[in-house]
Amino acid sequence: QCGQYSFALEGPSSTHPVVMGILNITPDSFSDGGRYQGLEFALSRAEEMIADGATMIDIGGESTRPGSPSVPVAEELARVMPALYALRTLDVALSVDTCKPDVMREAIIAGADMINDINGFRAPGAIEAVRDSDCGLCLMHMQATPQTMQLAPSYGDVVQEVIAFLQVRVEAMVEEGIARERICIDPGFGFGKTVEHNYALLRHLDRIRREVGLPVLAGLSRKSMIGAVTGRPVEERVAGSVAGALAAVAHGARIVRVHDVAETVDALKVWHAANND
Ligand SMILES: Cn1c(SCC(=O)Nc2ccccc2)nc2c(=O)[nH]c(N)nc21
Repeated sequence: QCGQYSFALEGPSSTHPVVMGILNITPDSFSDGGRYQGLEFALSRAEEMIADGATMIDIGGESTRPGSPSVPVAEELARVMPALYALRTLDVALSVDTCKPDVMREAIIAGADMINDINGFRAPGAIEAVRDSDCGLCLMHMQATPQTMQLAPSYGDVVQEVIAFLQVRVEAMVEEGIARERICIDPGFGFGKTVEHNYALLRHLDRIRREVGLPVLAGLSRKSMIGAVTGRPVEERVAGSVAGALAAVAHGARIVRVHDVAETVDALKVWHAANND
C-alpha cells in the first residue's frame, strides 16, 4: 500500500500532475449525525473523486481552520481509521492528514500511502512514528500554530524563509533515517501567511522546488487567497481554485490538493495539451 505513493508520482503522472482530492471527515461532515452514514458518504465521495480523475485522496480528521481547537487523539483515530479501512479497497493512493504520531503509526499500519503533516513532523515522536515504513511524507511549512498563525504573519523574505524551513526539516528527517525520496514539500498556503505572502510563494514555487530539490505539493483550493482576489465566498471559488491549480502546476507543482476534482482534472488536461507537443 505505502508503495502507491511513489507509484502515484511515477507512471502516467510523471508528465501529468497528481490531483489529490480532499475528503473531510470532521464531525460537521457527519452532518446527518451517525458515523455510519458518514462512512457511506466518505466512500461515495471518494468513488466520485476517483471517477473524476483523482489519483490520491487526502483524509483529514481534524479541522485546521485558524483558531480551531486541537482534537484528542482518540477522537481523531475514531474518525480517520474507519474511513481509511473503508477506502483502502479502492484503487487510489491514500494520504492521511495528521500531526499526531499515534495517528501516523496507526494509519501506516492500515496501509496509508502518504502521511500529510501540516506541522512538518515536528511533534515529539513524529519522525520515529513514520521512520520504519516506506510511505510518502508531505512536509508542509507553517508559521506558528493553527491557533495563532493568522494573528500577525510576518517575514523578512517569505520565500527564502519557507525554503530555509523546508531545507532544515528535510535534513533533520534524513539525519534521523528517513529516505529523502519519500518526502514531498509544501509551502503551506494560508498557514501563517498574508494574501501577499501566499502569492509570492505561488510565483516562486519553482525556486522552492529547485532549491529544496523535492516534488512540490500545493494546496490553494478554495482558500482565502482565492477569495481575496475574486471576492467570492468559499462555495463560489471553483474557477479561482482551478486557476490557482493551473498556476501551481505551471510553476512546478507535482501534486495539487483540491476540493473540485473534475474541474481541476479537465483544466489540467487542456493545460497539458496547450503546453506540451
Ligand atoms: C490538510 N491541509 C490543509 S487544510 C486547510 C484548508 O484546506 N483550508 C481551507 C479549505 C477550504 C476553504 C478555505 C480554507 N491545507 C493544506 C495544504 O495547503 N497542504 C497540505 N499538505 N495539507 C493541507
